[in-house]
Amino acid sequence: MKILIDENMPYAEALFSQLGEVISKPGRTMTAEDLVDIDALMIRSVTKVNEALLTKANKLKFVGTATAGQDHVNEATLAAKGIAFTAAPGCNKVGVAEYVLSSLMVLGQQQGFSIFDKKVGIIGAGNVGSYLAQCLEALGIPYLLNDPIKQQQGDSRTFHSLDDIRLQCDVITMHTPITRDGEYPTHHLVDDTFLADLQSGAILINAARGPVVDNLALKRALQQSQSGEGKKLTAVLDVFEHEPQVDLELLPLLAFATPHVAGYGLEGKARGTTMVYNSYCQFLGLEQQVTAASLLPIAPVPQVSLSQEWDESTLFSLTQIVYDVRRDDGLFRREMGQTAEGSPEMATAFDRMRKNYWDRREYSAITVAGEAHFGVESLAKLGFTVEERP
Ligand SMILES: NC(=O)c1ccc[n+]([C@@H]2O[C@H](COP(=O)([O-])OP(=O)(O)OC[C@H]3O[C@@H](n4cnc5c(N)ncnc54)[C@H](O)[C@@H]3O)[C@@H](O)[C@H]2O)c1
Ligand SMILES: O=C(O)[C@H](O)[C@H](O)COP(=O)(O)O
Repeated sequence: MKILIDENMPYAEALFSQLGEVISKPGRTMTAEDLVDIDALMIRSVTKVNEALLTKANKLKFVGTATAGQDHVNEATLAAKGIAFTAAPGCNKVGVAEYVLSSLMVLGQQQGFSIFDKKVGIIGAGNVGSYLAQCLEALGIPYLLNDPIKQQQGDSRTFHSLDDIRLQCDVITMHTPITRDGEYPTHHLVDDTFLADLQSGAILINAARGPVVDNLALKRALQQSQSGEGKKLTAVLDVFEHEPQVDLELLPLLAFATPHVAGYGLEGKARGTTMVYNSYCQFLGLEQQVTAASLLPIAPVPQVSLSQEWDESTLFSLTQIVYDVRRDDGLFRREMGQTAEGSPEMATAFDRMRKNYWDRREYSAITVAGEAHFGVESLAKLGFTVEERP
């Protein structure tokens, strides 16, 4: 049995080689030729699975994507060819939420605000949006949810219109899939009109898919904001409309910019890989199952001890031990600054940073020890492992 995997899939080689011969290739450049005699294909979001890729797939019976987003896979084409498909919903929700929290905390420090004074609008209340809401609740930060699809499906949470969000929220964070059809398409959901209606001082974060935000409209709004003509606007982008190409006029206008790595925690990647591995084992009728936790190394700083009740400054320190968005932002700007827009070198640099990504962890990799009245319960709700001292 031959299994083709994206080379940028931690733990995949060791796991899948227990099932057959593993061939590892860069996901973005996989071709129809690569699928000749392949029984199973394991990918991430950069491999477009469509009619063209499948033309020579003479043996393919299973495709697994170790990602939450599924827009790169034409499921109807797979179904028509009798090829089973599985994804990894929610695998990286924690990483994305921690990316958003780091962005807000660092912006708070840079711009002189408290995150506790902000109201957050979450657009898309699926795995990521709901987990982010849970974190904000743990911290007592108010938020509004927008998700007309979940609302129509009878989800019992309270939902708000986009207008309410634009009028009432200081922070707007996008967590929808990219869709072009249906009643609520998300392509260019954030466009000139959306941006014009934001409150002055608003912060926009996109860690969903690039084209959810019209990047030219955002560039115009940021240019106006930074020239003092328009409303004050801050933007953080983890995803770009034409990635792996990046608009080099937009980049310097962004508060933080990163190459589609918001969900790149080691835990999230291990979850993604094990979810598709377990699904493939099930597909083959095998009983073996692997947990992500069993694959993970100990964190570089595994334990922290509190000496008093935590405050905003302690929260900043604790969370930044795990993830500081400035690390990825700095490297990304350096890498992009050395390439020309539209060049193959830019695409290579974008993907190189993702392939060689550092072993970022989630809050759960750190145990925080402290007494109950130090507020450890809320840290546990935020995801930290907590050891309550008597
Ligand atoms: N940057 C990253 O590293 C990263 C990581 C994970 C996911 N993502 C992206 O973020 C998206 C969300 O991830 P998820 O795991 O929460 O997916 P999900 O499918 O669990 O949730 C998406 C939610 O968006 C809602 N939605 C759809 N259209 C909408 C609209 N027009 N307005 C408001 N809500 C709408 C859906 O009803 C759903 O509840 C993924 O589809 C993926 O594209 C990016
Ligand atoms: O949809 C997702 O899960 C993420 O966008 C995905 O993890 C991004 O990383 P990639 O698959 O491109 O490596």
